[in-house]
Amino acid sequence: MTETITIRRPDDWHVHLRDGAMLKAVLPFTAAQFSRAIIMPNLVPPVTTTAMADAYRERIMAALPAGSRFQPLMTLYMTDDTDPADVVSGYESGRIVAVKLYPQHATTNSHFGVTDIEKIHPVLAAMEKAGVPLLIHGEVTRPEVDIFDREAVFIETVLDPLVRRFPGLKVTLEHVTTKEGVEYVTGARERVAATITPHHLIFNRNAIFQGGIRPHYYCLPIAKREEHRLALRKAATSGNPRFFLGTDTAPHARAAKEAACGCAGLFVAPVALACYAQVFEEEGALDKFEAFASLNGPRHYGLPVNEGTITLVRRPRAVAEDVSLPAGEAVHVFRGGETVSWTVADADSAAAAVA
Ligand SMILES: NC(=O)N[C@@H](CC(=O)O)C(=O)O
Ligand SMILES: [Zn+2]
Ligand SMILES: [Zn+2]
Repeated sequence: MTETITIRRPDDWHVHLRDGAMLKAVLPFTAAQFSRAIIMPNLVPPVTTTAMADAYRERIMAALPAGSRFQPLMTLYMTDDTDPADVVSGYESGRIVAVKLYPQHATTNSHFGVTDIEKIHPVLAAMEKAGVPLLIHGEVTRPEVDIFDREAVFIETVLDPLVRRFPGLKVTLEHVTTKEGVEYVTGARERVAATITPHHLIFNRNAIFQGGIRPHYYCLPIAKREEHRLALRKAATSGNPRFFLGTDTAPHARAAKEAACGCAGLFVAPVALACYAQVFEEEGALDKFEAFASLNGPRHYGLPVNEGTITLVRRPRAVAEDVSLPAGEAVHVFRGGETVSWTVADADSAAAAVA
């Protein structure tokens, strides 16, 4: 049995760090495991300009544990009014790495999202020309479309037309959750890729309703049927460079999830690498783990791979239920109260012990 896994240092290509006290509480977990992360811009108000991204980056740097070398990769939140000139200059000066498209009302803090793709055609054309990646939350929000079909319908009616209309645009289908998504990305033109979360590899939609309604399994896109989970596991562990690691760690205070109208999003950062490693081990694909975690993402984004390595050891550890926030609040940790098999042995920040 494999006892240690050593891979080139990984990155997380989809992270919600929030702001203020929450940022301070959750950032160490990401920084302990990942060299870089794409920081999602869905704050309230959202990060819509390069100047706002600069300010957010400063707040992240100030919240980092001492000695951490973690690098946040900033993004802009696309609105109907996004300025193509700001996007291109922000990208070319290295202050942002991508723009995120949230269809309006698709997910947490998406009320400022794009109302009609036609409206952003000029900015997409500018991004295509300048090489700026477009990151997409791929779900339609029309009320007549079933929540479990939102991704598949999005791919057919929005994503595929967009990918054809802008044939040079670099596109990441974020947190893919369906076999339709996997098939689409596998067969799409060059420069189309997808992130896969740990949680969508681990549970199917039954978990949301196991013996009662379970808010700590509610995220968007919502978990799908077992056949979709199996398709995701196959894609992630295939070695196909179009699929790579993006945890979609999305912390919410317990009170905001355990509510009559609970927020979507799971705080997976504390167990992210452990969960992925478990999946690759179960699939007999540990030899493909490094490509998924550390190589395929940089390749898609045209960035260098990280220097150095990270080692996971087989050392079962109990996962804490919660991470505390000031004022008595807490964030439930995905798999909190359970035992995970893999532990990061040599991370380079203060949070190493918890990761
Ligand atoms: N994944 C989620 O369920 N929630 C995310 C938003 C998102 O990535 O869609 C959040 O910001 O809380
Ligand atoms: Zn999303
Ligand atoms: Zn997300």
